[in-house]
Amino acid sequence: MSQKETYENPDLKKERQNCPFNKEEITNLLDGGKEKTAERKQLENYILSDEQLKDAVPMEYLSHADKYAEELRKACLLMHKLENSPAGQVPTLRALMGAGLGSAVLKEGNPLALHYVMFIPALMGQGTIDQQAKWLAKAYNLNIIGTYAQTELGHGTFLRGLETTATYDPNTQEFVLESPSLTAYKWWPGSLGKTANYAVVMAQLYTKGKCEGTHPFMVQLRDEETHEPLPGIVIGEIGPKLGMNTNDNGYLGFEKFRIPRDQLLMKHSQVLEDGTYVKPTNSKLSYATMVFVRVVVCQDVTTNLRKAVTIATRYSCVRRQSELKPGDREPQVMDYQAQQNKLLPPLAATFAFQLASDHLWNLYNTANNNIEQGDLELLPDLHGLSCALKALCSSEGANFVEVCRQSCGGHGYMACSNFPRIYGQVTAAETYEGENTVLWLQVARYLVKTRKEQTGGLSVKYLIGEEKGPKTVDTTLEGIVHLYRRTAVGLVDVAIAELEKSGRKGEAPHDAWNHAAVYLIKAAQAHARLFVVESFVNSLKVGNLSAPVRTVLSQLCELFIIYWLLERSGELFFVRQFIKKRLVTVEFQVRTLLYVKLLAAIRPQAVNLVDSFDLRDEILASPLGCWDGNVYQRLFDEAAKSPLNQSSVHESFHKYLKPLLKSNL
Ligand SMILES: CCCCCCCCCCCCCC(=O)SCCNC(=O)CCNC(=O)[C@H](O)C(C)(C)COP(=O)(O)OP(=O)(O)OC[C@H]1O[C@@H](n2cnc3c(N)ncnc32)[C@H](O)[C@@H]1OP(=O)(O)O
Ligand SMILES: Cc1cc2nc3c(=O)[nH]c(=O)nc-3n(C[C@H](O)[C@H](O)[C@H](O)COP(=O)(O)OP(=O)(O)OC[C@H]3O[C@@H](n4cnc5c(N)ncnc54)[C@H](O)[C@@H]3O)c2cc1C
Repeated sequence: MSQKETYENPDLKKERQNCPFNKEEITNLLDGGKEKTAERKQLENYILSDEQLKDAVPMEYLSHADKYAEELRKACLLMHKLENSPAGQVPTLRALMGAGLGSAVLKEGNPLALHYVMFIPALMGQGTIDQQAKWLAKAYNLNIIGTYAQTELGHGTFLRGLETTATYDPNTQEFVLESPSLTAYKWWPGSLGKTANYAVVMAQLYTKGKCEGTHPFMVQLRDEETHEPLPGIVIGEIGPKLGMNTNDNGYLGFEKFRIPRDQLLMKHSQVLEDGTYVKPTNSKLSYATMVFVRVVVCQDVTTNLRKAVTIATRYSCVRRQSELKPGDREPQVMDYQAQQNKLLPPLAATFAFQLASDHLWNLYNTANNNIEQGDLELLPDLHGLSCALKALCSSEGANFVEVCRQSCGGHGYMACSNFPRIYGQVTAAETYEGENTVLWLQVARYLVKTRKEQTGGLSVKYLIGEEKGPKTVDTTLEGIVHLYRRTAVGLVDVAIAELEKSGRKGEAPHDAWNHAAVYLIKAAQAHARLFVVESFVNSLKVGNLSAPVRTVLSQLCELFIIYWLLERSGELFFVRQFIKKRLVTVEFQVRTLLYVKLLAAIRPQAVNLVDSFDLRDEILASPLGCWDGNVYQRLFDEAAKSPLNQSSVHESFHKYLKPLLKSNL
């Protein structure tokens, strides 16, 4: 029997009555089409009906080592199932790696994730045709399992500071890998601790006595039969973390470990047999794997946010608490405007982030195809936009997930609510693949350069030439977007003015840059927000949407862009012309009124909107967010699984508490 034919909480049932739009239309929109929805559902049935992929006990009750073993068991079973997947191998793999279907089975992190998310992409992006022919089939067939080993104990951000060396020995035509200090040890790579037997290792390349910078090397770490680390390789796991505990992040040291010359991944730069170094066309091409992951992380964070919003919204319609009208029945907490103010902006954000991530994905594909043909023109824009959206989606996403947790009160603090895991994953994305502050500064560098040199890619065109658009702010969506644009331009100008001021005081450019960091970061963030709101507004102009769906998405769009405007209003005060024209105060009074009206307009559709995400209960993995709303019974069922409830008196009572109670007599 399907979950929809059993119990349904009466409040949720009411919420679902008279939905003015077709939920399936939104589902199809988010999936990328009707066929994709059908494919996803078929895949979910195929994977989630397998009893062997279900947890015997919740992961929280297992030891660190048992958690890893259990997730690895399921990850391997999934790989077996992949061969017969009805949806085909590539879509299945994509679904299994991310926060959607994959997380329903592998709740604490997939020990094979890095193999697919970074190792294979690194081979494809950095290896020559011959190297791909040698390694790719092995990697796809899981004859070898790899990871991406870049970060070291001493350096993660500053890649030019990496200490691991790969020194070319022309006599043997080998590279000698060496970790010259403790801080040179690789530290953090996922799957490195226990799972992987190969890695793409980033190391400083030395040849003919000269350092040529960091380069990627294909390195075997463990014996393919025994899985023992090879002589000269030191490996371990780094221990428990805030989240993602079965990704077995590891450490790795090299003691004069030799690899053949042709294991330098040579698509972009080469070392010839005699040690001659051949430069790449652009030194940053060796960073390409990170760019790819930044792009997919935006999508992944959005999926996680959808889960958090679904759990919190359904729970808030089941939960009744306090008094709204004296003497009346306790209301659904969703009826408090304060609760709507917490939950409707993240609900809107899920659409905003998805649409922006879709644009970024398209840019990635175009840029990548061009790079394959030797045309690097789109690279700076791709780097700028992928840094901007990765930083924005992960930082805003983590804040929104925390708000969703808070909106569920005490029950949101239960491990079984699934908020701790979701938060652990989203907050990790603030740090990995480039710490967000560092990425904001990369974006700012691109913005300042564009504004000063008056040339740049499509995403920064608004910084080139005179400001276009109305000089006053009107109350249409276009008018608000224009306000965002003027803020973004204004903040870049403020940052440039700050840099020039320091320059006039005689500061060196690097000092001036450091002293303008606050302004630079604000400018980068305003740029990223502009991109997201423009994507949202423009996406609604095109496409084949029915009138009811267009109405509700337009309301969400408007709510979201006003929400951000009000949240970040302080930034407008940096832009002098806004204050002069008194735009700020008048505009905000009007906007606040509209924002509150939109909360009330969207409130009745909140459950229908999260229903249209079509996230199965197994994916939500939370008694608070289940489709049927049977929250309290499910919480009790979860508590019954606690090992502390398997006996009425725990043995530790007799060991410790009883003697203590006696001694007090
Ligand atoms: C499918 C589902 C998926 C789910 C995912 C979940 C799985 C989770 C898996 C978790 C996995 C987690 C895995 C992990 O975490 S893997 C480790 C990730 N590590 C990082 O991301 C390190 C971050 N650091 C850097 O990227 C660099 O060091 C930065 C960028 C900070 C500076 O670098 P550097 O000091 O060398 O540079 P520079 O300052 O001399 O020069 C700057 C110039 O270079 C240009 N530039 C810089 N970078 C790029 C670039 N990339 N493409 C194109 N251009 C680039 C830039 O525009 C500027 O140009 P110009 O202004 O001079 O013209
Ligand atoms: C869950 C997880 C998984 C990971 N997986 C992998 C993996 O598979 N492979 C891999 O190689 N690595 C991996 N990493 C490492 C990750 O990429 C790095 O931790 C990340 O790039 C940040 O580098 P860091 O730790 O050196 O931070 P630091 O750079 O030391 O950051 C510390 C502080 O210094 C600030 N800071 C640093 N530089 C600057 C600057 N120039 N200007 C202003 N502020 C600055 C930062 O903003 C931050 O506040 C993973 C990390 C995590 C958390």
